Amino acid sequence: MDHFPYRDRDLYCEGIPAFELAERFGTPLYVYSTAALVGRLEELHTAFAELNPLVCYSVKANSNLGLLKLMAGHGSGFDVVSGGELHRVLRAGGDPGRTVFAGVGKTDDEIRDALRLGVMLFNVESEAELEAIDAVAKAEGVKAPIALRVNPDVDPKTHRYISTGKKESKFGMDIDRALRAAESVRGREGLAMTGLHMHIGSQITSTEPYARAAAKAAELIDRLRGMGHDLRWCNMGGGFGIDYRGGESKPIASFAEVMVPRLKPTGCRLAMEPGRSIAGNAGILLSRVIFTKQSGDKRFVIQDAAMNDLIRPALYEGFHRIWPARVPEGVPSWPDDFEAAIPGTEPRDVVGPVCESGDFLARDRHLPPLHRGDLLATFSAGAYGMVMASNYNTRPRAAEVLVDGENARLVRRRETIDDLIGPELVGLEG
Ligand SMILES: Cc1ncc(COP(=O)(O)O)c(C=O)c1O
Ligand SMILES: N[C@@H](CCCC[NH3+])C(=O)O
Repeated sequence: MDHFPYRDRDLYCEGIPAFELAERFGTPLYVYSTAALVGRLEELHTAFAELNPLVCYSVKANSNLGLLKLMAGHGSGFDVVSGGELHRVLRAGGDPGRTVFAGVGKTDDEIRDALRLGVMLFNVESEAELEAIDAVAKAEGVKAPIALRVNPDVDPKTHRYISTGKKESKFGMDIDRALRAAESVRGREGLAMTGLHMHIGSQITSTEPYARAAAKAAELIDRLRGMGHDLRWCNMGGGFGIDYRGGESKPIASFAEVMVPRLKPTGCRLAMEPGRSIAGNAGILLSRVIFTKQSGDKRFVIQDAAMNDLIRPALYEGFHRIWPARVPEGVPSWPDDFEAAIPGTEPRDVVGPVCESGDFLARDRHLPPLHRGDLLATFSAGAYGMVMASNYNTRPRAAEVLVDGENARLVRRRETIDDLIGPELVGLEG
């Protein structure tokens, strides 16, 4: 957690104590580190430099405009999965010409909009979508740049809910189907196949699935070129895993090590769509203890961040390190192993106020004694945190802050009750 260090037992976000941020902006609060975000983007550029990469940051991981603007300012392109995300990119000053558009259910309106804005590639997920894009492009008098999304049938060995590259997945097409679809593209006036797309899943911590996918991509590019398609882009998607527990993932360079030699002979430019590997460990969630309680032998810490703020533990049994923002004496300020029995701690469930048994951020987690008002930090919360937040139980969503050295900028204000009920007041008229 380079950018969220403990100094004298106090957690810092770059150069600012977490306590100051919580006092200034309230809790629950998402805090992002500029240096962490930019650092990861640069790491990707460096690791894949031989393939002249275009990093298309995957907006779904964290779509805050402040982050998108930062990414665009550092040369990032974007991966979007809806017309809404595309408009976020535009608002943030991103370039549609460096944006790829994925998704199994693009509507005609979204296709038209994306064509008019000039997106770089449509990642096409089915034959029906090919037809739709062709029809809209012809009506607009343009050729749509497309890449078929192919499922290489590689097991990414990740949680089944976030695996996408197997042949039974709803995403993309299997190889045989893709080859047949490629035949049909040649006869379509509205389409130009300029790339190939693969994305095998998310939170992938071993390099082997990428080695296999890259080999299959290279082979397929040859075959598609043999059919007369002028392929210039090889888009290998996202999916690089990060450390949630500590030590389980690999450095970006080791993924590059297995991919670069397999893709280099294609002569294609590499596009990639990393989300979690850029934003995941660039963000934390700060929350305050409301109450502690005991039921039988079980100890609970009830704090103000709930499943509506961070749903990963409830949805995927996602593990996030949780630790007090001020660590008491007698307890390590940063334990080596968060799943072990840490000296000076006792197992507790960290839960929120939402009315669901599944509302927990951690279960049986060793934590030091905690009291009403104590501040907690949930780590690795920068990706698939705020973007998946909801208003369940009519809970306003958290505020978001982007830290840069000793400066903190509010990049999303905390929602109010009026923000939530305003759209419904229309039903009460008359
Ligand atoms: C097509 C596509 N691209 C990119 C991503 C981003 O993945 P990740 O955040 O794991 O890098 C996803 C999510 O799995 C995806 O479905
Ligand atoms: N939301 C998931 C990842 C989904 C990836 C998008 N296809 C997570 O939090 O792990």
